[in-house]
Amino acid sequence: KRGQSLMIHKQPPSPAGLPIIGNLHQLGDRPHQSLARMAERHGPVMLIRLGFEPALVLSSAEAAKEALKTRDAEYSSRPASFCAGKLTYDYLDMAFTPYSEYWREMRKICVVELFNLKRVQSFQPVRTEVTDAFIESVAVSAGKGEALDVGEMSFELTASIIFKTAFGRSFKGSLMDRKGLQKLFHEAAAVLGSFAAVDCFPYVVGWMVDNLSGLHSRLDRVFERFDEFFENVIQEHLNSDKLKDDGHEDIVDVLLRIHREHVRSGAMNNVKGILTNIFVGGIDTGALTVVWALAELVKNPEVMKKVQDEIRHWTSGKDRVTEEDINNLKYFKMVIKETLRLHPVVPLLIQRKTTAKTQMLGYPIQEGVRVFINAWAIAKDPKIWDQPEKFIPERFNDSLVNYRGQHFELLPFGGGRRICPGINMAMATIELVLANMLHRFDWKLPDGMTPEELDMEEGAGITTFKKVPLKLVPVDNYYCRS
Ligand code: HEM
Repeated sequence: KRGQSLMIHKQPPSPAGLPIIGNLHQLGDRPHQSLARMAERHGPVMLIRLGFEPALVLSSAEAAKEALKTRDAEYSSRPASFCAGKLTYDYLDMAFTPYSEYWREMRKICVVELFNLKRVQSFQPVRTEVTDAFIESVAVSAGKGEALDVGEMSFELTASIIFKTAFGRSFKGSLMDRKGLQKLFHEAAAVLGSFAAVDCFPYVVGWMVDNLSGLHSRLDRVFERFDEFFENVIQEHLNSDKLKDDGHEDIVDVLLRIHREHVRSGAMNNVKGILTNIFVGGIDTGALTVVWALAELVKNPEVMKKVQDEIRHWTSGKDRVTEEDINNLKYFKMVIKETLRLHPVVPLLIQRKTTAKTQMLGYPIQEGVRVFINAWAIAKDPKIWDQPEKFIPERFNDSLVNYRGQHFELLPFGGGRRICPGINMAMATIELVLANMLHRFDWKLPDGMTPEELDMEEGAGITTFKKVPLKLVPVDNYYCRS
């Protein structure tokens, strides 16, 4: 009996749950927020239960460091997920595949071939061309005094850049129009963010619940649309002489070349698996970050003025901001860092799974346990951050803290061996787009709305988007000055 009570004592604290469903009903549609509230009561290491599945929830920088640095290898797998499995052709991708030889090989190839700095720089002309065209189209709306939906236009912009760099084709006039694609993405984020019953309960019961709830048909629809698009892009590349014409490889060219060199078989599912990661991970995340940054700037006019003064000072006399100019913009970079702190758009990172028996801050942890790292909660921890709810870019003045996975209080891109490999690609786009939007235009709230009235609530899903769309009126500063 004594031994038994010691064992129980050694478990991390667990919030009380219900029979059978455990803590599932407490998660709601924004689990990062519910889990943060639960952690305030139960501490930075909690063991919850999702149906029949135990899950460890980490909510402090110290716990994140143990998972992502001290014991990185033991926390580096991904749990099986019915929805992710379907969308990645049975885990033939990089983001959702378990920690394995396959993942190591994919990650190595992709980091060396796709996400290296040289490749990111080689796409600079595409980013510049797309951003310039976008700024001109905003100028047309500014001329008419129209309010713009910042989420829709940022989405179109990041989609255009990814379409050109990854698929070698223009987004406009593609198989998917803007609204259709954005809806499809939000549906993909919603299914990936929901807990399928089959992942938490015995298979037959879970399968039946998911079928009745309509999850299977929603998932099938998303999968079919993605697959049709990838099939089309791949066939177009296989049939084209594009590479011979311009010598420049887009991401699909690179993946097909690797496929020819390494795989040699006809099936293209691993190419499609990686394309799914780029599609889901690369478009919406950047757009959402731009939206949150602009929303915070409009809500904090003194920060807006300071950052615009800096950008306009360093680019005085120029009609746009280039990627080289951005290196001079110290305060602007702090504004982006503060946006990533307050609004990490993948708030629970991508779920991890332990690869072996391990430990967490002294608690023994079993092999095969699901792990959530609540980057959203850590970035608002009052023990680390002064006035954590406030948007204060100056907090990064003279601070060495960055978002590249070495500082565990700020983890918008995760950390350890499964850190986001798209950081450079994402930041190059976000910085160029936002700097040009702030350089050329002033941004006003429509219909006499005041900054205090701006709603900052988050929507539901694996990524955090602004629930009430951000509508702003651009005022063309370029023509005001000339
Ligand atoms: C603001 C933009 C972005 C954010 C906030 C973001 C965030 C994340 C996060 C939190 C993870 C999980 C890391 C972990 O488990 O520790 C991740 C993984 C990943 N991201 Fe990103 N991401 C962004 C942009 C991109 C882009 C542009 C791409 C590719 C074009 C990309 C591709 C991936 C892939 C492939 C993984 C899986 C890595 C693995 O499991 O080995 N992401 N990202």
